[in-house]
Amino acid sequence: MPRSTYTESLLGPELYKKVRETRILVVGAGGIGCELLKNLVLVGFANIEIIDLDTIDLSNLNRQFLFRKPDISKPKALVAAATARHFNPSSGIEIHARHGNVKDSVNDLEWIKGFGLVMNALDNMDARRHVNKLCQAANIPLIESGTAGYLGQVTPMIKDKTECFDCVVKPAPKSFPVCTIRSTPSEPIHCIVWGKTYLFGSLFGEDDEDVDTEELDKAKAGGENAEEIENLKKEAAAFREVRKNLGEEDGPQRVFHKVFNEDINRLLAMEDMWKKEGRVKPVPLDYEGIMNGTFETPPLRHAAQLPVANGQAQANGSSGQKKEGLKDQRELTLQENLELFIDSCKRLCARIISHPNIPLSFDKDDDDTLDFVLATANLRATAYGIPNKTRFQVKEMAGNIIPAIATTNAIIAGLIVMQSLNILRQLPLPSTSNEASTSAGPAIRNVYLRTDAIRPLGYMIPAEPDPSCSVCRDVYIPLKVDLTRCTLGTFVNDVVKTWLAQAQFEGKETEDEDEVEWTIFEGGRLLADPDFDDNYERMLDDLDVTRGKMLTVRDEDGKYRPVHFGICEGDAQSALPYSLPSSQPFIPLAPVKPQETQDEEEFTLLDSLPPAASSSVSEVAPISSNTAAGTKRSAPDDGDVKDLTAEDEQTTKKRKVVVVDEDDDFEIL
Ligand SMILES: Nc1ncnc2c1ncn2[C@@H]1O[C@H](COP(=O)(O)OP(=O)(O)OP(=O)(O)O)[C@@H](O)[C@H]1O
Ligand SMILES: [Zn+2]
Repeated sequence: MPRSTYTESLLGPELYKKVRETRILVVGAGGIGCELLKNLVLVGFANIEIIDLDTIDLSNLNRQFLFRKPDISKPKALVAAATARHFNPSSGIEIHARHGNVKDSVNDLEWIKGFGLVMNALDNMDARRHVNKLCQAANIPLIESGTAGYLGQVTPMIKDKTECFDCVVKPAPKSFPVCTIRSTPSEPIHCIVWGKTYLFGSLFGEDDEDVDTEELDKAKAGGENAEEIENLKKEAAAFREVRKNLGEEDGPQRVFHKVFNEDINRLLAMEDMWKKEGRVKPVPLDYEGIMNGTFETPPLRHAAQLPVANGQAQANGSSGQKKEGLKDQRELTLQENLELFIDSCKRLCARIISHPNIPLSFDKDDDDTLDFVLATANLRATAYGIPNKTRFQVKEMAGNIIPAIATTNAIIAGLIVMQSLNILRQLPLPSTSNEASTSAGPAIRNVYLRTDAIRPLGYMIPAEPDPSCSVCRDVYIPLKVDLTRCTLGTFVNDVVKTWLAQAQFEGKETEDEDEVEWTIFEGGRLLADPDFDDNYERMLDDLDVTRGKMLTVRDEDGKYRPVHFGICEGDAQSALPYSLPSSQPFIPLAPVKPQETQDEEEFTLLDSLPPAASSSVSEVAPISSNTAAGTKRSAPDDGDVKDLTAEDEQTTKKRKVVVVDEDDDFEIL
């Protein structure tokens, strides 16, 4: 008896037919994606596309069971599809595997419209946001998912019925004040962030003096110690000198002396800094002393309060004796850390010398960069009396690794399938009518996996969309356009002023009442507005408006919701360079924007941190992709396309923080 007999009798003929006919898109063939693809095949889904941009890594094999050792370096999507097919060989399953980025321009609105249901199995916010927007624009149900250790979540997102991914404000990544990182660390993580973002960046990353100065000025304006900030500026200037000589034989030794001796002595000279309660003065490190074993390791900062063992204050694992244990899980001695610092510095220098125009960046899987961060973080920790960490721990902390647990992924993948069946019950059969099916069945649910031994699974009926969400509440129109034959003028006059003007506007009684005036954007670029038509003669192609992007049309008065035209591939042979849907959309009114004061905004962004934390080490993306509907922008004086700056910042709420939690797996929980 074929496997499908059981499934068919369990699901019933109607739902089983939908399972067979619905085109499914799986985005990501990693931990969740592999489990999910296998489940879909076993249930009998017969028309699946899977996309992943990555190739298989050795570290994937412990939980991504569709991959084996010989598959290392091969594209994940292709191998996952080839293996999964074997789970249900007789069922006529079609899996279309694609090695690519879901954000590639070919993956436009028309492409996403080809699916009945999309399932995200991703590991980053950017791609999640992108797929969410595509699904909302094309009105395709999306099942979002994520795991973090033993926790997990499955969230179905259906246009107009449930919240979308952007309806919910995501927690701000953790941040630290600049001075904590650069002058007064007290925890191992402060030393790791310093090694990874500041020291690594200063020596091997992009050398941008302006960014550094700007960041320190902001820290000062945010209330951090002015004297200390001036010192940090001098320190940065001295760094530039050290960096120039890094390639010389004694380059790494000079860096060591500057960073772990001179800079610490300079900080010690700032008496006031150490008067603050809880601050522990660092001890400058001595290269020769460490190498010949005469350097006395500073006691751990908390050791003073601990009972003294054998008449000696507790110190880092640096007595000069090697401790036993696995290489990565053993604490290095102080001398080993110093040797590793010199060695990793030389390895990184050699890379910079062979490719001078390619700045390096930290990568937890790049041994040279990890060794450098391990050694520098431990050396700094030793100077400040902070416990050292092993290579394994530094990798975990610097790479923001939350252990991935195969069982969690498997449970979440199973729950995705359960929710997909709940969604399919309510959708029409792809091959028949457009009317929604009335099949009864369990309601669509957000499901949570949690560490509760009695009830590990929790669920919620999804909330309704947030009326102020600028992703799912906006209007989207697919525009098939031959970009080499369509000018911006044609788009404005024929598509916007003629076609869109005939649409139905909420609350508008007559055709010519309050004629709407439009501004045209692509992303943050202003391309045209009622007083700015300099780009009208230029082809869209020439304006870098490409397939997959969106031309956003905003009403000048901010009365209506923005309308986004999703650029899709046009027909080069047709008489008109563009083609539009057969019916015009309904344009709803924009919600009334609550008055926002600058202070309130600062308060929300900084969360529980003191004002000093507004200072920065690196920049993260806007907290919200919301661009307030109808924000008025004036035409640039010099004509041509303009990137928005100050005004844009107001609406996109940019903030600067030290990024500690870049990997955002846990943010969606
Ligand atoms: N923009 C994108 N387009 C296509 N696939 C993506 C995109 N962003 C991420 N992915 C894929 O999503 C998958 C997420 O899987 P997972 O969270 O298990 O991460 P991983 O990279 O396999 O594991 P780890 O990060 O622990 O090494 C990855 O295979 C990744 O390549
Ligand atoms: Zn939304």
